[in-house]
Amino acid sequence: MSPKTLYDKIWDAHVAHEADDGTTLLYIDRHLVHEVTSPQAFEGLRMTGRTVRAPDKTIAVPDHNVPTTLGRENADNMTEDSRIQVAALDTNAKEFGIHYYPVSDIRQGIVHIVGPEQGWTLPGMTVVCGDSHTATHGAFGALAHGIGTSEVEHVLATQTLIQKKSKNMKVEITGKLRPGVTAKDITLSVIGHTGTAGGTGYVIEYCGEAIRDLSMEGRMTVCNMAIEGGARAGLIAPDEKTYEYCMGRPHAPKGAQWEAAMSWWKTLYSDDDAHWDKVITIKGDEIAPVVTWGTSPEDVLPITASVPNAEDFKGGKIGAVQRSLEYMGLTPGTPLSEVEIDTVFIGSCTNGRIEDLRAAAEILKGKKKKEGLRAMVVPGSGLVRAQAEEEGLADIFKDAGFEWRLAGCSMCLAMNPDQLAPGERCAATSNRNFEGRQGRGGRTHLMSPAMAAAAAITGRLTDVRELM
Ligand SMILES: CC(C)[C@H](C(=O)O)[C@@H](O)C(=O)O
Ligand code: SF4
Repeated sequence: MSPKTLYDKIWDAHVAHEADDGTTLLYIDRHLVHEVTSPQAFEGLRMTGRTVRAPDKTIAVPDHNVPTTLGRENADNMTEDSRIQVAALDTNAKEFGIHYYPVSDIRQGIVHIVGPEQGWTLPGMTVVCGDSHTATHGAFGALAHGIGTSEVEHVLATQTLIQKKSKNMKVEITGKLRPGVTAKDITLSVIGHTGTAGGTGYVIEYCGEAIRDLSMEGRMTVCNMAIEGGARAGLIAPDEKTYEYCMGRPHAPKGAQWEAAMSWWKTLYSDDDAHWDKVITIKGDEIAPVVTWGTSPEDVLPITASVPNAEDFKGGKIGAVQRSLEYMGLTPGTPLSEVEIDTVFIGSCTNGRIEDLRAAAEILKGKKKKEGLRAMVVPGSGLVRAQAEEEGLADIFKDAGFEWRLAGCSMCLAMNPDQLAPGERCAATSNRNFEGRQGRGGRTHLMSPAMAAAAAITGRLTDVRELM
């Protein structure tokens, strides 16, 4: 048998039909659904008199539009569009009989946090969702990617997806990380290295000692941003940490089924002499705590650097850098650590898990946020929120002056009441810093939870290592 990558193995195990031109019908194990990209898909089913093919493999949760304040069931600050989308998901979930975690359910949260938490996401699976950050689930060694609304309808109706195979790319992070450097710094640094188009046409497998050393939470952070590097999906081979995370989760297999699953999961690694179409190697100890300065996730620099000059960039990028510096209100040559911020947002499917909250709380313990600064922590799910309360993290945040919110996408994107005002500058743990992403005219600097916590204390972009 010819050697295969992990991607090849999962792909081959899910081929339902392959046409002569390589177009493949892939079986889908899990279909995650949220309120933004699903209303038209369900409407399509309704109009053609179809049902959901595999309701037991279809999981829905509202996240993008929901307010994150207490009493949100009666919130009067939702836009009409938001209200309609959430109500449509409510109706569709009931009518089509799929698994559903409504806003009132403690298990509700960001779809990419809920899936793994509930044991829906497992190694070797194909996982899709009408959402680009579905890549997150690749942390389990699952082939997971975003799909468009017409594909959502196709998967709902058939439990299959038409796909063309991507190429194989290996991103190896060797050795150990230095103190203060986290999964977020890895994933941002990779994008800084490859650019936002570097992964186009590829499925990335992340490997190497620094990746192995990460917790499942950290691995999810890394894979979450594979899409920002242009890749179709990100993958990490499952290991003992993966099995341990999955074991005992509500929808993970049990008993003999667990044993059967394990024997398949243990085959899920790239063979030694598998073919890679592209390989990138980064030394773990050369990665610094980073922040973004621009309006693309590739605009990454170590916190010790200064705002760049547009002239330092090549060709086509010069204009883009000029425009983005103008939008960001930054002057070339200013040390990044002197850039003052107005807001701190800790949350999102990139960094809204328990470990992220622990990392931020560790820095904030016994300290206060800078006066006048707005700071909020938005746990990625109701269960993360409950656990953080139990561990005393919520009190640390509240004592530090942070708002302690309910689960949702929140300030990651401006689809709900949590938004930046024009010109407001935010230290954010999310994954996109596009113009207007957090609100019209809002300015986003992406970073790790520990770095965001440090920024909250000083009121400027800050090297977390100074506070450790
Ligand atoms: C709204 C949704 C389709 C979108 C995505 O696909 O990623 C959102 O989650 C985002 O992060 O921009
Ligand atoms: S938290 Fe942000 S990135 Fe994640 S699904 Fe929600 S909007 Fe998209």
